[in-house]
Amino acid sequence: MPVVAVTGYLGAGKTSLLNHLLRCPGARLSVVVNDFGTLNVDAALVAGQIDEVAAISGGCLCCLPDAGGLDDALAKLSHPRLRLDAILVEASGAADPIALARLIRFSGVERIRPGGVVEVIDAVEHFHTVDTWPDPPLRYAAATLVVIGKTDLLPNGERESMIERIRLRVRERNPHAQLVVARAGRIDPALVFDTATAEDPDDELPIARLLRDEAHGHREHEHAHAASVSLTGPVSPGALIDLLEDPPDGAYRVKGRVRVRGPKAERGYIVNVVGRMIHVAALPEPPQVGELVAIGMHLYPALAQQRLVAVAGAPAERPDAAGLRRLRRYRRLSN
Ligand SMILES: Nc1nc2c(ncn2[C@@H]2O[C@H](COP(=O)(O)OP(=O)(O)OP(=O)(O)O)[C@@H](O)[C@H]2O)c(=O)[nH]1
Repeated sequence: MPVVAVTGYLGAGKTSLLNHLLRCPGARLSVVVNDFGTLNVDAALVAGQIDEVAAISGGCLCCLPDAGGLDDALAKLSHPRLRLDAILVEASGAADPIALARLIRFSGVERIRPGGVVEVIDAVEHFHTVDTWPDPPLRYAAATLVVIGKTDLLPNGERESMIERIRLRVRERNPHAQLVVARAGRIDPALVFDTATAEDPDDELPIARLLRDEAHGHREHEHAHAASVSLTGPVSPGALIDLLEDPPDGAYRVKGRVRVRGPKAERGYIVNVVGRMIHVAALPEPPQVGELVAIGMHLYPALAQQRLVAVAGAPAERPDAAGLRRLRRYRRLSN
């Protein structure tokens, strides 16, 4: 299960983004909210429209002893019985995204994988609060997706130049983060998680639907692009790892279910790339038909498709020892 960190300075728009994702049709999400003080305001804001919630109060997640019980919350929320699509961790505005990304990356909880760090930026206040030094802030380095919000509050003549200014500063620190401009966090949920079904689950109260109706007319968002290929045979592990290490231009996520020929038998794997983070897990059975998918706001679907088709077509009938070593290494690092 992907664990997605939602970070950003105080008031940047994290809760707005979270609420937007929670309204996504079919999404079964859990949220860990972290707030200062004993009263968790953000938890109150998201509670009721959510499948599972855990609140960590009393200090900043990454500074609390034992990370405030984050691992316990992740273990509980990732239980297969809950059949959730993703866990979102909303950090307090004071949290250090690098420390939080590390907590998730090195968590001892078995069923989770890092699902990216979504950094929300308030375009109006950014250069008065977060980015005030000559060097770009270190927090940019942790981000896989930067969501620039509140651009609607900027005067018309300044909007594009401010977006560009933020883009250049982020790029200086982190050439790989994907940037998207979105009002009130309205990003395409496909960037962040997959839903098991396209519709709201039958066994759930119709809260997401009611909230969507309420937000009617304000919930459009720019759509991400995707390219995919289905895999009827085994893939070459070398070609696969080449793709994961160097995803198609503009891809934010690459995911796949693949069959790979080993020295004795075929094995199945699930692969995920978010930003530059590669995660490989073994499947109990090799899939009969697998697939590879690339998703991104700035993806060129035709070019991405060519890359995926090339992986599907790379010779894979004979075991490739060097490719298998690379695949297994990523699998070990993902544990
Ligand atoms: N006009 C406008 N308002 C926004 C946008 N994004 C967020 N807001 C507003 O900004 C305020 C703060 O947003 P929140 O989503 O609560 O921000 P937060 O980062 O969760 O805040 P803290 O939890 O206090 O750190 C709210 O009043 C939002 O409605 C945007 O893109 N445009």
